[in-house]
This record gives sequence, structure tokens and C-alpha cells, in this order.
Amino acid sequence: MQDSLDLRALRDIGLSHDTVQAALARPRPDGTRLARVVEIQRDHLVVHDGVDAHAVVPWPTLRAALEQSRDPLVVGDWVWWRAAASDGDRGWAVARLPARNRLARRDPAGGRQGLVANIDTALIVMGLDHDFNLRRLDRFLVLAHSADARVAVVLSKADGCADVAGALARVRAHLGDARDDVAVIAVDGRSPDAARALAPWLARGSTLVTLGSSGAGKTTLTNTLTRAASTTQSVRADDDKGRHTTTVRTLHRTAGGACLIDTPGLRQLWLDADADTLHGAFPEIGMLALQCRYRDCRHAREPGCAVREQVSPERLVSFQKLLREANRENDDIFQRRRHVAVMKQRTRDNRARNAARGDR
Ligand SMILES: Nc1nc2c(ncn2[C@@H]2O[C@H](COP(=O)(O)OP(=O)(O)OP(=O)(O)O)[C@@H](O)[C@H]2O)c(=O)[nH]1
Ligand SMILES: [Zn+2]
Repeated sequence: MQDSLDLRALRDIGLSHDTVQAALARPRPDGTRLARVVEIQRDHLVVHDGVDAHAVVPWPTLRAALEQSRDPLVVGDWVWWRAAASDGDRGWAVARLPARNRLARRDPAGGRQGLVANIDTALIVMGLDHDFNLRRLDRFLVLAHSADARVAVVLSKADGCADVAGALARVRAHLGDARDDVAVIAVDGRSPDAARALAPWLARGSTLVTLGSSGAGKTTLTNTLTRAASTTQSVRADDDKGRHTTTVRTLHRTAGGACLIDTPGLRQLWLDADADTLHGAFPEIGMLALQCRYRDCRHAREPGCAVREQVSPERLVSFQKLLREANRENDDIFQRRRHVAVMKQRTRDNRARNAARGDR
């Protein structure tokens, strides 16, 4: 069993300075080694130490702590793990290291669902087809901002789009100067050119996560970026058919040594973001609000509203909707349940109305 850490190998799997600090800050549990969670299966986890993958399950005390905090292990987490007593058995994840960041969403009941941890860059993938939706993009931008991650917006399916330049310009105009930290790139996710376009975000040892709705092209892009990587990396048999739907989050290695976590499409992204995070993701709104005539301007119908004058209407609508959602988080559990009940009833009503009209 290794007693010193193989830092080189661990860096290859995304070990950062913060995690090293976190690891040194507390005593290492006896007989354990450092590894990263690369896959979550129903009955076990896969951790990787930069050299090998190992199947593990949480040690009883860790399991109890995770259950109590309702904050399960996610892909990208770092753990101290211990090999099983006999070969072939599952090892144990003994303790989790504090994460430098974590992406999470809310579930309808108000719980928090961790998605991934310890990321540098979010690749927000949006198809240049019916998937193109600036309001949804804003939502993913807030998610990325909540982890303080760099962001590249990847407009996929550029090969099938008649006006790529126009689409790029629309996204840029929507984000405005305030978000000039966000890169916007159009790609054919199946082409090796996509890897070249994304090279600046794919440095060895950095960690990226794909975000986007189902069918946006996340897995296609992941396959392109990881294709020339390790030959031991299995390629799923149904990928060629393009029908494969991602069901688990998995950390892959790219050809140049970056770590890329592919996520399933998030059908319902209820943000786990407070008003501060929101203002961080929409920095221009807070700045401009200082120039509104009224101090408590809601940027609705008030005269002399600087926000309405200078922010694109679509982006302002995004912001206001997300802010309502964030404020709802402060609701108590009963208000939240009532809200869920209202939403469900509304869905049933819509369905009934559509059925009565004869559409499906
Ligand atoms: N022409 C073209 N097709 C693409 C591109 N990117 C993805 N596709 C196709 O779009 C479909 C959906 O792509 P996926 O990569 O499976 O989408 P996903 O975002 O991983 O979807 P989920 O796994 O359901 O979350 C597949 O048929 C892909 O072949 C692209 O850049 N160009
Ligand atoms: Zn205003």
C-alpha cells in the first residue's frame, strides 16, 4: 500500500492545490489513499487514483454522515479510500474531502441534489436547432456561477445551421458586455475541430462539466474530446446510433489530459441559488439599478428605469423569473408544498385543455 501520495498521477485526475491543502489539513484515516469519484452506480462508486479505477462503497460511518447531511457523494468528489481485505472485493470510501465547489439543484420538494464537485469550467452545450433558448442558457449560467466556474457556451450542431454567425451574435448580444468573461463557440460536436476550438479550456488536470438539456449534444462532444484518449476507455456500443441517452454522470479523460464530466440532460433545473448568486451571474443589473430613478425600482413599469433601458428584455425576464424562484427558497416547507401542488394542478389543467383540443 502506498504511503506517500502519488501527486503526479493524482494531478492527472484533476487534483488541485485546494484539495491538497484540504487533504493536509486533517489526519489521513489509517491505511487510506486519495482518489476521485469518477462514476456513481446504484450500489457502488468508482474511484480513480490516476492509475487505476477501483469499485468502492461508503464505509458505514461515512454512509451515516452522508445520509444525515443529505449530501451524497458526487462525481468529482475526492475521497480517502481503503482497499478491500481480499482481491476482487469492493473497497471502502472512508472519508470525503471538502470540495472547492459543488453544483447542485433543488428538487421539487425543496431538497438539494448534488450534481458534480470540484470543477474549473462548465461547458454549456446548446444545439443550434430547436434546443436554442436564451432563457434556459441564463439558467445554466447561474448554475455555473454558483460554483464560480469559468464558462464556455458551446453552440452544437453548427453544421446544420444556416446562420451560425447570426446565432453567435444573438447570444453575444444577449449576454452583453457584462458577461464578456463567457466564451461563445459554435461547433460541429462530431468533428475533431471541436477539440481544437475548446483547447484553451482543456488543460491537463483541469476539470470540466457538460451542462445542457437532453439531446443538446453533450455526449457527442464528450466522445469527440475523449476519442483519442486512453485505449482502455470503453466506448459504449450504442453511441454510433446516436440514440444513447446519458443516465449517469461519468468523469472521462480527454486526449490532452483534462477531466470531463458528462451529465445527463437536466429536464427540470430548479436552481439552488440565492439572490447574491443571481446578482453575480447578472452583474449589469445591479450596476444599472444604481441609476434607476427609484431606489426600490423593480424594473417593471417604473419611469426612469435604467435597467429596462439597457438590458435586453429577454435577459431581464430571465433575471426576474429566477429571482422569484430564489426568493421562493426562503419559503417554509408548507408554502413550498403548496406551490408544488399549484404547479402540478396547472400541468394537469394544461394537459386536459390540450386533450380537449385534440392535440397531444
Ligand atoms: N449534425 C450534428 N449532430 C449532432 C451534433 N451534436 C450532437 N448531434 C446529434 O444530436 C443527437 C443528440 O446528441 P447527444 O450527444 O446524445 O445529446 P446529449 O446532450 O448527450 O443528450 P442526453 O444524453 O439525453 O443528455 C445525436 O443524434 C447526435 O448525433 C452536431 O454538432 N452536429
Ligand atoms: Zn429600474
